[in-house]
Amino acid sequence: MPAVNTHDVIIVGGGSAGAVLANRLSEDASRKVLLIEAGPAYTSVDFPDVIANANRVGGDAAHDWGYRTQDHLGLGHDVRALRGKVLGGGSAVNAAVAMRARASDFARWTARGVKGWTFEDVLPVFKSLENTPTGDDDWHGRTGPFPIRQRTMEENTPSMQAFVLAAEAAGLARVSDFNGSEQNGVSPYPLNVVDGRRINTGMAYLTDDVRRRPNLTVMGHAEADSIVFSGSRAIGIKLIGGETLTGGKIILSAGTYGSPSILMRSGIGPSSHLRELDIPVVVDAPIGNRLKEHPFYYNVYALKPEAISMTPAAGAIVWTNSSEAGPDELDLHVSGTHIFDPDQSPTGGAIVLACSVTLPRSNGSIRLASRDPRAMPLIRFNFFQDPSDLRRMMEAVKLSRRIGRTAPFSNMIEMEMFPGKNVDEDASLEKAIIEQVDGYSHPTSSVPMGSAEDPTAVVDENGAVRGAENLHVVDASIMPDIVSAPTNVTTIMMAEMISRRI
Ligand SMILES: Cc1cc2nc3c(=O)[nH]c(=O)nc-3n(C[C@H](O)[C@H](O)[C@H](O)COP(=O)(O)OP(=O)(O)OC[C@H]3O[C@@H](n4cnc5c(N)ncnc54)[C@H](O)[C@@H]3O)c2cc1C
Repeated sequence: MPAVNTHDVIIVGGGSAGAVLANRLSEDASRKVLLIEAGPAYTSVDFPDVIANANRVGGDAAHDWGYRTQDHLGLGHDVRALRGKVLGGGSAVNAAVAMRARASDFARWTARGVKGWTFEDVLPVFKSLENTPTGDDDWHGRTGPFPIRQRTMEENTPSMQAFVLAAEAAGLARVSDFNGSEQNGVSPYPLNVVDGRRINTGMAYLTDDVRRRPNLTVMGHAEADSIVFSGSRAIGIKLIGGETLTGGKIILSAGTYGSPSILMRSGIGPSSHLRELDIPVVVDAPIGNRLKEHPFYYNVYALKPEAISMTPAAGAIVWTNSSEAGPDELDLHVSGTHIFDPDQSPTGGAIVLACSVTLPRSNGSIRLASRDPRAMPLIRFNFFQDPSDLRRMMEAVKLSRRIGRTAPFSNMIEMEMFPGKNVDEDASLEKAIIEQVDGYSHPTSSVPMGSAEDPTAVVDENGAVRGAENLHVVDASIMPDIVSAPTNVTTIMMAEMISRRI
């Protein structure tokens, strides 16, 4: 007997992408949509302070998956792999920095043979998803669901203002709007923060009105184990616990770690790896081979007692190019935040200038540790595997320290805490960076999009899994390559774009 479809579409994961899809796909009242989310599915007014308060970044143990990487072999230590476990996903626990990927990022996707994702294609979607009162009409939308607000200098702490001024004194241009025509320089952040509240996609896209739609069901605390197939046709989702939900179309939006894990548990992945775990192969697919993450190094300063104010936490950023960047690429960030435990500072206040290489060449990987859906996957970022990434990180940290020594910032600083004044030679700085490098929490490209001719691609330009039917992946995992911006707004844009195409 053919399976009875209780839903036309099942979306797995209610994060940055999944919440957008649940809204857009249920706009058609004749389409029955089910969204399942492993974490709690709070209504917009019920999000607890740890999730809604923009100054609390990274969530807590109850709203995170607790993942770490297996990078000790290359780095001498593992790296945290944070990801939200709550409606809104990463957008519910992130720093709320709302910067779009640049035209050159999409040009790199196009150069890989990906069609339909040029900057001309995506700019109207970036505009339509946002509502922002400032900036130029050529670049901005006024009426979209996602609020983006340009932080002003006056709203920032005195030390953050001094960071911006010192960066200018050190030779960087002052950017008025990172989501406008020019990005190379320094500016306070644009943020999806309104009145101190981080507006995650669960709040912005799954409003009470949307959740009242009779054709939309949002299920919290529902964790997918695997996809149910009839041959290579996806027909349902098996939940941990055994219940099976049937659907006409299955969309995975479980994020860069979740979506490849569900696919591999379901028999879609590198066949040799699946066989090692006795998982019957449905589609031999190159999943998990092109994982990317931005390496992140914290140049930390203790603030003078008269300048210890630490809220708002985020801040301002330098976005610029290294000496190895390609034409029109901006591959370095120095991100100013107060995301640091004040008790760890001798003065009770600190500012972090976090340095990143945002177009890393090193390739990470993700594999299953076991068939058990509760087991943490084996994640490797392989930071600095490509020597260019370490060379460029050295440039970023040297730039950050140069800003640190420049007035008016230098006047607000009691001391440099990390790497500290004893770390001066290149060799000791390299060692400190390798020992302390962390992730920026922007993982992408574990289920990459690409053309039919690309043997390393898994999904097509609309997120459809090649070799399977009725199965899509729509989240940061399908980016053909990591982008040089923080990844949230670009992920939301991709979900908006694909919701119009499927
Ligand atoms: C601490 C932190 C800070 C960050 N800061 C910024 C920032 O300031 N600016 C920025 O642009 N980006 C930032 N990012 C990155 C950004 O938030 C992510 O790129 C984005 O949220 C990814 O969206 P996604 O839809 O791919 O996945 P997610 O938003 O992670 O969504 C995946 C969802 O699927 C659920 N899920 C996973 N597995 C299952 C399963 N088996 N069954 C059911 N549900 C499942 C998860 O619980 C989650 O809700 C940050 C991320 C983190 C974690």
